[in-house]
Amino acid sequence: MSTSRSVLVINSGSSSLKYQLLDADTGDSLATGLIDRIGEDYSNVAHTANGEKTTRQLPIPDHEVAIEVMLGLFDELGPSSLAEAGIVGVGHRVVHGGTQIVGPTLVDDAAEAIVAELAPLAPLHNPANLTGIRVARRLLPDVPHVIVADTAFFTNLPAASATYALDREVAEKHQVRRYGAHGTSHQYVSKAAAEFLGRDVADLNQIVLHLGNGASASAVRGGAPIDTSMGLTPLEGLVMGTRTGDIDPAVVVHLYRNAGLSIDEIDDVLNRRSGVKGLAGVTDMRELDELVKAGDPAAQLALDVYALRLKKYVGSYHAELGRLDVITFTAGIGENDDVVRARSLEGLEMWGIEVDPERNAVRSKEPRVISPDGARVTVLVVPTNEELEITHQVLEVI
Ligand SMILES: Nc1ncnc2c1ncn2[C@@H]1O[C@H](COP(=O)(O)OP(=O)(O)O)[C@@H](O)[C@H]1O
Ligand SMILES: CC(=O)OP(=O)(O)O
Ligand SMILES: [Mg+2]
Repeated sequence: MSTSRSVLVINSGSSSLKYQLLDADTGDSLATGLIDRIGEDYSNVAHTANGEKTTRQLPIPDHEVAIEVMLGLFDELGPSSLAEAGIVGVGHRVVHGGTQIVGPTLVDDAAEAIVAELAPLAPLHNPANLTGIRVARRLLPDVPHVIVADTAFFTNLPAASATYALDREVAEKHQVRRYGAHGTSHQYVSKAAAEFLGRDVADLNQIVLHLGNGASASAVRGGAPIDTSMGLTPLEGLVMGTRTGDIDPAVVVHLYRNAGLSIDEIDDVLNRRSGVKGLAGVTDMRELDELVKAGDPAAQLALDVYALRLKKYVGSYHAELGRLDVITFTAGIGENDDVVRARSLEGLEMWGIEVDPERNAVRSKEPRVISPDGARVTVLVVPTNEELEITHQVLEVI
């Protein structure tokens, strides 16, 4: 182990820490971990190494403690201590890189300051990303740390997609434009889908649906994104676990001016108390599916709203792309939830978009086709691997 080269990837979420140690030469995963519910009464900790998964429950008050716990888990459970893991670089997922972080970026104090400055534009993510960077730099001071921003893949969105029809002076003065997010996943999955089909990514027009806790869609022509659903912040677009996605911006004015909510309360409603949670009382899509099966009307409506929003994006991106070759589902919900996949593409047969029920019901961790043979549009499920994409980008700059 000590002779191999590895990359550690850290993905700090608002209340979670995900990490992965990858072999720098083969891309093989050497260890993965997830620490969730940070700051609550207890956290679930899962560390997988040498093919064995260890789970625990511990109180973890903040990300600093979470990273210390991660170091301890490597010491105790392997595959080796991080000091002996031959780490050549640490990759940090940062959600918002703004106009400044547009490719893999070596971390220094200036880069840290940019992540901090952009925190208001990714309030659920950048503050946690920053803590992860600071603590990891302190605990692993002798290796280069590299930021890979979710927004980077969307840096060159066509102006018509990136621009809001907002007063130009106001927009320019306050840098109000569409940046997108989940770009590392959209980039990885659009390449992986082409590879799986044995096609050149340059020849394909694709829609990628990244459906996790946060969710976003992208339209990718020849490997380059031409539109995506997240905007100035990761609030725009699809319905998410706790976020509204698209909403009439006048709702904000109404809640402020007429309902008397403060701006912080409105921010909390839109980002943390809406989406699936706001409609049905649960955030986890598995729990929503159970409620739907039990006939819960609020859950049924939440699923209807979720699927309808997805279908609208598929329709509009199909129109933008013209010819559509591939639709790919990815991330926790996209990879696992056959009900969401079927519902969101229902009724699009006349566009050549179909889901085969038997193929859709297969549970697997492998990329797979779920459309029938001969369908005009190939519908795929492709597991995302943001950590592998981040590793490749880390290796480009160290
Ligand atoms: N077997 C499953 N069926 C349906 N949804 C699932 C399944 N497994 C995970 N999910 C959903 O995936 C979502 C989390 O996805 P993930 O990509 O891990 O999100 P994030 O990276 O934003 O934390 C949750 O809503 C969870 O319910
Ligand atoms: C950008 C974003 O929403 O990320 P996540 O899905 O990890 O919350
Ligand atoms: Mg994610």
